[in-house]
Formats: sequence, C-alpha cells, structure tokens
Amino acid sequence: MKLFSAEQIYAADKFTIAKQNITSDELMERSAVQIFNWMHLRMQGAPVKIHLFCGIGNNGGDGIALARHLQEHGYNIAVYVVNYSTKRSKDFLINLDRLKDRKIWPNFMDSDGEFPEIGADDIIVDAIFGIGLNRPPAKWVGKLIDHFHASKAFILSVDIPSGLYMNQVPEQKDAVVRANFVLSFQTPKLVFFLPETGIYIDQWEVLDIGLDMEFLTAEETDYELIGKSEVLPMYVPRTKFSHKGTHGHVLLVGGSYGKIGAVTLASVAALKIGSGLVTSYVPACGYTILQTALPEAMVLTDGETAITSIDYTIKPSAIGIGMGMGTETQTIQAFATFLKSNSLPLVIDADGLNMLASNMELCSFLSKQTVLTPHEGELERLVGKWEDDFDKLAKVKALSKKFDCIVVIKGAHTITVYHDKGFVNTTGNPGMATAGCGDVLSGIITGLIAQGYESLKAAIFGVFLHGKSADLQIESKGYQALLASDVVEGLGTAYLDLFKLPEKPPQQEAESQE
Ligand SMILES: NC(=O)C1=CN([C@@H]2O[C@H](COP(=O)(O)OP(=O)(O)OC[C@H]3O[C@@H](n4cnc5c(N)ncnc54)[C@H](O)[C@@H]3O)[C@@H](O)[C@H]2O)[C@@H](O)CC1
Ligand SMILES: [K+]
Repeated sequence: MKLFSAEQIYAADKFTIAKQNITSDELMERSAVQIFNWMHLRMQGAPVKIHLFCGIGNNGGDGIALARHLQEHGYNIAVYVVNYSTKRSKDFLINLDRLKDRKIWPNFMDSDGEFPEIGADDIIVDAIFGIGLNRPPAKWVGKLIDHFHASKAFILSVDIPSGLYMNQVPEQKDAVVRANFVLSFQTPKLVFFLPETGIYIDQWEVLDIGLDMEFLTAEETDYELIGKSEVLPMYVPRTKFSHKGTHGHVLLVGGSYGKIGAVTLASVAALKIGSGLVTSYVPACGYTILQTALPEAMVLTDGETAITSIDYTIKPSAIGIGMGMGTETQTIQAFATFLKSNSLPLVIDADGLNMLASNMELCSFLSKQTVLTPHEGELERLVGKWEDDFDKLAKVKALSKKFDCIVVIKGAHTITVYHDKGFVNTTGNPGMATAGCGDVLSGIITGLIAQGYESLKAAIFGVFLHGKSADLQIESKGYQALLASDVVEGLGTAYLDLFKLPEKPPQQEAESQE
C-alpha cells in the first residue's frame, strides 16, 4: 500500500473532484458518512456522550459534517468549534450552515474560554487539525489537548491525530493528540509508523473515500507499506524437478568465542527459509557446537577463538557476514580483505556493521546492493547522530545512494531503504526484542538471496516473514517467552500463512447454513 504525502493527497482530491464531477463538499460528505458508518456499526445507537472538537479547516469540516449525521441518528453529541484562526475553509462553512439549519449550535472556543467537562466514559472526536497542519498549534490548543488526555475519554481522531505533521516530527511533544483510534482517509500516513510519531496512535484503520484509483495507482510514492498483498507476488514457488543445488548455497561468516550461537541461529534460519545448502564459517571453537546443533550445515573453520582470515574454495550464491564475529584487529583485517575481493551478493550484520562503521572507506568495496541490517545503535555508528526520525531517513537514503546498498532499519516497524524509497514493514511484535532475533533475520535474508531473490526483494520479504513468524508464534508462546529459535521454528507457518484465505465473516456462514 502506498503511503502518500500531503501534497499527493491534495492532488488526488483535486483530480477526483474533476474526474467524478463532484464538488469538494461532496467529497467531504463522503468522508463524514464513512466515519459515521464506522461509528454507528460499533455503537449501535448507544447513548454515550460524544464530544466533537472541530477545527476550522477541512478536518474540522469533516467533524462538523459527522456531527450532523450523528445527531440525525439520535446520538448524544456536543459540538465545539476550535477557533484557532480566522481563516475558515469554504467546506467547513458550508457544513457549519447545514448544522445550524438543523438547530445545532456549536460552542465556539477560543483562547479565553473554559474547557468543557469530559467524562472518562465519553468519546472525543478529534477533528481539530488534519494533514494541513504546518506550524505548531497555539498554546491554548495544546492545553485543550492536555484536557482531552486528562479526561481519560476514548479519543477517535479524524484522518490523523491533531498536532502531528505529515513530514516532520512535532516541535511540542505534548501538543499532540494521543489517539486511541485513527480513521485515516484512503491511506495511512508515514508518521503512524515512525518511532517518534507512531507513539501517538494506538490503532488505525483506513476509510476508502473513493479517491480516483487511476491517479493513486500512477502516483509514485517515497514510502510503501508492506503487507501480505505486497509480498505475495514476490514469492517464488518450488518446481517439481528442483534439487538442493537449485536453491542456492549460503555462506555465513561469523562467530567468536562465546558467540557461536549467533552464527548458529543465522545458519538454521538460512536453511529454514529454504536455501539448499548452508556452510557456516566460524573459528575452530565453534566447530563442534555447529556440527552438533545443526547437522544439516557444513562447517569451515579458521582461527581458534576469532576469525583471522576468510578463505574458502566453495562457491556460495550469497554470503552473510558479521553475526557474533567480534572486532579483533585480525578479524577486521580479514573482513577488509574479504570485502575488497568479494563480488557476490552480501548481507552484513552486527559486528560486520561495526567494523564497517569504524572503517567507512570499506563501504566503497561493497558488492552491488549489499544488504545492511543495523539496529538503531549500529545505524548511528554508520550514519552519525540524527536530529529526528525524518533526519534519520534522509541520512539512510544518502548512505544507500552513495554506496548502492540496501539498509534495513530494524525497529517496531522495520523500514527497508533503497536509494530514495522506503518499505515499511507491518509484521512483528515486542516479543522480538530478544537476543538473537537479528541473527535470524540476517540468515533469512541471505537464504532468500541464495535462492535467487533480488537483494531488495529478499530484504523486504525476509523482514515480513521474520515478523510474521513471530506474530504466529506468540499466539501460543506469549511475548515474554518468545525466543529467536521460536522465530526460526515458525518460518514454515509464516510461508503457509501467505496462502491462507481470510476467514469468512460469520454472517455469511450463518446465511449459507440456512
Ligand atoms: N482526500 C482527503 O483525504 C480528504 C480530506 N479531507 C480533510 O481535509 C483535511 C485537510 O484539510 P486542510 O487542508 O483544510 O487542513 P486542516 O484541516 O488540517 O486545517 C489546517 C488549516 O489551518 C491552517 N493551519 C495549519 N497549522 C496551523 C496552526 N498551527 N494554527 C493555525 N492554523 C493552522 C492551515 O493553513 C490549514 O488551512 C484532511 O486531513 C481531511 O480531514 C476531507 O474533507 C475530504 C477529503
Ligand atoms: K484530526
């Protein structure tokens, strides 16, 4: 699913209005009806008090139009106009008149007025600011937002939590609505998924307001949200006459004394994701461990407790390097020599990234589209400190372009960046914040590349499957008990889940039984 910028959404609005020969207030009406239907379906006329706080732009217009529908269906509403400026939008005014025609008089709030009482069991509809916010809200509006939070009422935000920008992190962290639910028009917003701005959203859902599909399909976006429908076309099925040689040979280089587990986890993940052969290249202290833990892998060794040179005669199809490798001087030398001569597809993780960060000149030797899989700490060593999430993304894009590499920024929503484009993952859960999960991911991505997936697809698909496996596993294991090896274990079901059809809605089943 594409993640559009504010400018693209405004352009889509304009295009839709012209092509469908409708007025902009008709589009607003559609949006309001969609929100109303969503609420009505869940509330079924419940007499809960609904406080609608509406700004004076089009987000406010949505709120005012929604108020009319709620009132027509007998809901218990109170409407407030948050007068943060004098520039009321045309469609806001049209809807305000329609509301007045129905004898509903909103409370007009400004910097001097008192805030209304809101009960903990009430509902707040937040329609103050939408995607048009372009400067910090006035102080009193920030206080109103505080008042929302203090009430403990359920907050439903229209389109985007008020106070969040589309393309930057808010300056005033407390002048942003913390939404329990966001109903986002047509497309979710990038800020829902970034660590500094995603914290303002518990749950979100997209409402289709019928923006022109032709326009949306043709429009290129900087970011894409990756779910099942995006990865399914990437899947390469096995053919009947395939053999283990068909599915690639992974070489994993890593491990040091006390950290052989890292390369073991990556190796088993590479096998489980489907690579035909796996060779683990470890220091001698890892030999028995690997041969015992993973009889399916082949093992090459060098050095006693750390790798001192990387030398092999096998012909791998993809190489993963760095897991538990340590950063001893000889290991760094071996790593540098290896990078200078290697032209095979490559995945670099953990200590490999640390060695790269302290010797950035080595980046120019990366084979094309090398995949780097840093967590935040490793990333900071690679690109330097960032000011905020947007600055971080800009720095990563610059790194990706400079060295033609793919950067997988690991986090709650892992983002895979290649040149100017980011792919935001939707699978995974907090149970994955556990030792070894990163090693598993690097094994998965290397294993997919070895099977013939292009490096970028391998990274996007690998991140998805890794998270999906963990999501399926916590159903029986819970968050705390999830281990990296459970994530490896679940990879088979993660693959199978790709082909599971959504369950039929219960209503349909009841009908077909009659
Ligand atoms: N295609 C869509 O997605 C549609 C969007 N609609 C709604 O329209 C919204 C966007 O409407 P607008 O462009 O009017 O923007 P907003 O409703 O976000 O209003 C902000 C307005 O106030 C001004 N402003 C920005 N920051 C301010 C600040 N801190 N203090 C005072 N004034 C400030 C801006 O110039 C802007 O005109 C969307 O979020 C959505 O709710 C719907 O009505 C129709 C269809
Ligand atoms: K809003």
